[in-house]
Parts: sequence; C-alpha cells; structure tokens
Amino acid sequence: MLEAWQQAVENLERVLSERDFTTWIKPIRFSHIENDSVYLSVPTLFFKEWLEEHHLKSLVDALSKTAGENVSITFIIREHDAEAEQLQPEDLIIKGHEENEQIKDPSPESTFTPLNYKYTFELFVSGTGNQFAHAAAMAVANNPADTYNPLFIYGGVGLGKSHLLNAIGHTIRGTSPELNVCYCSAEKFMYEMVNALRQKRMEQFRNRFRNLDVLLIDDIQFISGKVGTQEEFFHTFNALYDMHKQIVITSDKFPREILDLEERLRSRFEWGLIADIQPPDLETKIAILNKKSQITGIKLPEDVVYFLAASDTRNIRELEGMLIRLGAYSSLQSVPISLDMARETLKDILGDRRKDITVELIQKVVAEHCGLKIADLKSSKRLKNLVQARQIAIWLCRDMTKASYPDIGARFGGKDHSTVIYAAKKIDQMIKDDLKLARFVDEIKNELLK
Ligand SMILES: Nc1ncnc2c1ncn2[C@@H]1O[C@H](COP(=O)(O)OP(=O)(O)OP(=O)(O)O)[C@@H](O)[C@H]1O
Repeated sequence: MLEAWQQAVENLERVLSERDFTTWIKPIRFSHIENDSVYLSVPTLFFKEWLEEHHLKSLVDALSKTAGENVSITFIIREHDAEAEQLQPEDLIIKGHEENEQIKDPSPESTFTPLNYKYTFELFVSGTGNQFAHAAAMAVANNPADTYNPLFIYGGVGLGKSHLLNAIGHTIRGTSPELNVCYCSAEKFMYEMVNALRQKRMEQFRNRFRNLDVLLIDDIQFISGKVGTQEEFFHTFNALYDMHKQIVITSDKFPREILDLEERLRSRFEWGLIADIQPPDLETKIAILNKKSQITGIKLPEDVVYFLAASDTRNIRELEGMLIRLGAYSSLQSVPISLDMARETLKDILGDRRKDITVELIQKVVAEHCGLKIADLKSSKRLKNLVQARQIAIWLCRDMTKASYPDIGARFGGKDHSTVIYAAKKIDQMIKDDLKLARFVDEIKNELLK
C-alpha cells in the first residue's frame, strides 16, 4: 500500500496545479492501515479539515486506482508539529472561505490581492451617507501616513467600503509607484499566516507585511475570536505604525462592537480617524445607478432608475444586482427595459419583503404623513392636497402590494380602475419631475418597510 500511495502521489502531481500539490498533497505522510482504511497523517487540524473538504475525493480515486481496489482514507494529525501547534485549532478555521485564485495562492512568493480595477475614486459616487468616508479616503490617498492613521472605515454590507479601500490603493500606486501598497482581506491575512506557519516561513511572512508602506486591510471583523491572528496582526500594526506607514482598515462594525477583539487592538483601531458609511439616500442611489448603467452599458429609462432606487434595496450591491438582472433579461429575451418589465423581472427579489404591506397599511401611513384622515383618502373630495395624497396612496398600492387595479379602486371608496391607472401614472410622472415629491414618497415607503 505504501508503494501504491507513492504512485498515487506521483500521479496527483501530474494532474494538480503545482501550488495545490505543494501546499496540500506534499505534506501528507502515509501512516498505516487499520480496519481496511488507509491512515494518512497531516500537520494540523486545519489541514485535515481542508483536505476532507477539498481533496478527499481525488485522493481516494488516485489511491484506489494505484492500489487496484477501493480504499477509504482517514486523516490523522501528526504529533509534534510544534510551530503549527502555536495556533489554537479554532484560530485555523476559515469560515465562509471564498475559493478564488488569490486566496488559493499560498506559495511563499504569492503576490498580495490585486486591486479591483473597477473600484476607483472616479467610479465612486459621493453622496449623503458616504461623504465623510469618501473625503477621509481621498485625504489618505493623497497624503498617505500624513493625515489620518489608521483610517478605520466601517459600515453595513455592500455600502462601498472595499470600493474606497481599493480606490486608495489605486491612487497611491498611481501617484507614488515606489510605495509598497498591499490590499488584503483579514481572511487572507490569516490564511497566509497559517500557511507560513505550516511551511515554517514565518520570518518571510513577517517581512512581507512589516515592510509595507501602505497596508489596506478589508473586513477586519473577520479576526474576531481568532487569537493567533489577532496577535500577529497586532505586531504587524505596531511595526507599520511605528515606522509611520499608512494603515487603512474596513469593518462592518465600529471597533467597540467587534466581538472577541483584544482591547489593545480595539484601542489602536481608534487611534486615528473613524469614518462611517451609512446607507445612501434616494438621490445618491439614483446617481449610483446612473453611473453603473453608464459603466455597464445597460441603459435604464428614468422611471426604472427611480423604481430601483426607491425600492427597499438594502445595499448598493443589491442595487447593482438588480441592474445586471434587468440587463441580462433584456438581452436574453430581446425586450427593452421598461417599468413593467422591471416590475415583472424583479418581483421575486422585491416581492418577498413586501408581503406584509396591505392597502389598509398604506392608507394609514399616507394619511398620517399627510395629516389627513383615512376617510379623506377614500372620499371623492377634490382639494388639491387631498387629491395628491390619494394619488400617492394609490401609486404605493400599485407598487407595493399585489392588489389589482379594480381591487385598489374598490378600497378607495369605489373608484373605477381607470381612475386608479390615471393616479398611478400621474405620480410616475411627478416623481420624475419633482425631486421633493420623490423624496416625500420615498420617506413613506421607508416607513412602510420598517
Ligand atoms: N458610492 C458608491 N459609488 C459607486 N459604487 C458603489 C458605491 N458604494 C458601493 N458601490 C458598489 O457597490 C458594490 C459593493 O461595494 P463594496 O464591495 O465596496 O461594499 P462593502 O461595503 O465592502 O461590502 P462588504 O461589507 O460586503 O464587504 C460594489 O460594486 C461597489 O462598486
């Protein structure tokens, strides 16, 4: 069986990438056979779990082939892998690991994660919610280590943190190509560290990170609860900070809210400037959509831009997702993007969150917002403010509920369905022409979606 194993390893070397083979197969040792299973020893628990998840099938296939029989494999952890044991097992577990090329590349000479070419300042729309973080990022990009250090950017998912971090990197690389800039997610930092430990090249790892001019670390909340990674990052941080090198960190939480983070790291994150990103308002969402539609070439009519911007999207990534979906649908089905098509195509995405919204709820919230009674909305009174409130309520019912036109008409005091269509169209038009009204309607929508 030992010979079969050696042959299997040789065969695997031919089919796997050099990187995968060196990293994952080479360190495996044949141990013994017990109860019809081949026992292979590996350096760490992390290694064992990784192999089980990613390479077990190829190992079993390769060994069964060379052994001429079906074999099963059991991994055991080698004793006395001293350096690797410095880390706690829970510190070695990579959660939600993304299998992209950069993360997969653990070789000593692996480069840092490349910057995303789409995430530049030119393509970032500054608006309410991100203005402060945007300005802080620009200041740091134009004067690294001379303004805010560290710069800590935090905010909810998909609101542009990575975009700003990459933009800082692009600007510095453009203006000061001599500076050594590293963009790296906290997850990748940990992953590289684990590999360095296993391959006994911690010195190389430290030299790489501690000789940078600019360290851009994305999603630092990932190191929460990971003791070994926090320790290493602490020393990296200190080394860079003491040498007046720029550090920029992003997180989905304020430093104090990151659980299981050592106090000494937490306080360091607060040494420089903390800038938050809040969800964008309607105008910013419209500007971002217009920018993305320019970049992607997916042309959106104005009413669709408003429809997307005013939808209850939680973040910009989702907004982009909807744009891409409309673009794909339009090109695959050869239909132009229109408001009706957008409603239909996105109903699954938007529908779910709206199932609790009823005509009655809309009437109540609109009446409250406009200082009217629900009965006024249902009446036939023609006072200007009343007519507009009624039309807004009807428009919201069409947009946010599944009620049909006749149904909506019936619940607004027995109006016929052409009145409902007219009201909805009127507001469609007014929203395009009157930003104040658009904002007002958006406020009511937000209230309904709370
Ligand atoms: N102000 C903006 N202008 C233009 N595009 C933006 C803006 N904010 C976010 N985006 C876009 O939204 C998408 C998500 O942004 P990004 O990945 O930077 O979010 P994030 O805050 O880092 O999210 P996560 O918490 O998931 O890491 C990207 O495609 C980005 O280009």
